[in-house]
Amino acid sequence: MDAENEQQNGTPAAAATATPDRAAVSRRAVIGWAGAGVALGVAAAGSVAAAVRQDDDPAPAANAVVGGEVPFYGEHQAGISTPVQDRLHFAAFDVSEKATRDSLVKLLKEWTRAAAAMTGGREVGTGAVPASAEAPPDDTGEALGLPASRLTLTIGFGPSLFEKDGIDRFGLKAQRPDALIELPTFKGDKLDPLRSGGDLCVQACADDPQVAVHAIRNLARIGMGTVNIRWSQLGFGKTSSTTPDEQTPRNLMGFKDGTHNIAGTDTANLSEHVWAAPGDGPEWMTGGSYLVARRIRMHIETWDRASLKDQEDTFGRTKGEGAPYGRAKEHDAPDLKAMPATSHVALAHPDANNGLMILRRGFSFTDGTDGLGRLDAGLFFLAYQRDTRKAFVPLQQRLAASDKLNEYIQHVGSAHFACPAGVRKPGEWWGQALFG
Ligand SMILES: C=CC1=C(C)c2cc3[nH]c(cc4nc(cc5[nH]c(cc1n2)c(C)c5CCC(=O)O)C(CCC(=O)O)=C4C)c(C)c3C=C
Ligand SMILES: [Fe+2]
Repeated sequence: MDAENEQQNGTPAAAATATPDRAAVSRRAVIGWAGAGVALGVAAAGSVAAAVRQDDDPAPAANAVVGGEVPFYGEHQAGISTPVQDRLHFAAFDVSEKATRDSLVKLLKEWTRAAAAMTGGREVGTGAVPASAEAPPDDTGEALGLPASRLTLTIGFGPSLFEKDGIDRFGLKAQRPDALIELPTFKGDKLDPLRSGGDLCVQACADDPQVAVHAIRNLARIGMGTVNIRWSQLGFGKTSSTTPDEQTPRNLMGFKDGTHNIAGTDTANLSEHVWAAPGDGPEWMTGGSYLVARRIRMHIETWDRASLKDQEDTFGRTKGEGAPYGRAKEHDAPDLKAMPATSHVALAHPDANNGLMILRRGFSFTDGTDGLGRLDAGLFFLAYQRDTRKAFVPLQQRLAASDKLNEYIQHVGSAHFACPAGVRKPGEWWGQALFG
């Protein structure tokens, strides 16, 4: 388990557990105690609240992954190289006009405490059922009784946090990484501004959708008056995997997706392609990563009328096995010359891009139907990289120009965030190196 803890966030387990646990109460324990409280009367209920109150900024549990807890503290933020969970709730926030640098720092501190609690399967602040009934509870309550469900919360800072309309709102302009560019418009983009951009983002991944939604909802609640949700995206069915030993998931086009991705255990490729290194940019980003989010709509009805051959030609892989053309098994090395030159894999493979790699972590989405009875469905593409200018941008330029997949998809939302290094220990907070 220690090795697994180390793998998650890059922090040796011994360091991550050095601080003694301060009797944090799990949501499941609280349910049990609350039940007892009903039987024992008001005094018992008060003691439940008191126990929950000690949950402020708790230390990580010793066997963090047991019980579905992914360590919150570490060298890198969880939710990047972490094995991909089943569900996503992603939110982009804008900082309100009245907010100041101080109010933003206060919020980031509160968010960090809440994130540490929720990823540990504990309630926010004084909990969902506090001793006093006079004020709204700190925790909205819909995750009571649910385990941590491998919840990870990953924060990112958008270009507009550093400068918006030429104004340096929070004194951060000099700290903006050169790599945190405004993404260019790519051929075929049809971006909706209401599904694009954002000053901040939080990616919540969990195996239970209620846990992921609860996490974003509680962060938004804490942020009231300082930040507003600009847009958000629910995702299901991971479309990429960072665990190649497990069965590769399928996307909504029915193809295995994530076969050739950077594994969470592949420290060499993570260092080379995912984590920002000293000298790459401002010091506060060392150990962090740049996140590109793209809402990509699939023209599902058109795809479903395409022949199997056309579908397989689109990716250069077989639909059943997921094998590259000219090979037998999914994980066989691709022969790019055996695939149509405009197939997705022929264009995206590192051998065709000077070795370029990104860590893909996307999810499927289905948001009902459009006014014409077509499914509003697709891929919420998430990719982490060491420098977006050298990774997503040239790759997407190439794909946008000639990918056969473009017959069936359209990019309709876009955002770019700098995700800082991990919070290393209790008491530290998201963005401390940037604001501190
Ligand atoms: C700019 C980067 C990429 C975008 C945008 C993108 C969109 C996209 N991809 C699929 C489905 C598949 N992608 C696959 C592989 C693959 N895709 C990218 C990059 C982008 N994809 C890369 C770098 C790779 C790996 C190529 C390689 O190294 O061989 C595959 C094949 C299986 C796999 O290896 O994962 C599928 C399937 C969709 C549906 C989509 C937009 C909706
Ligand atoms: Fe792809």
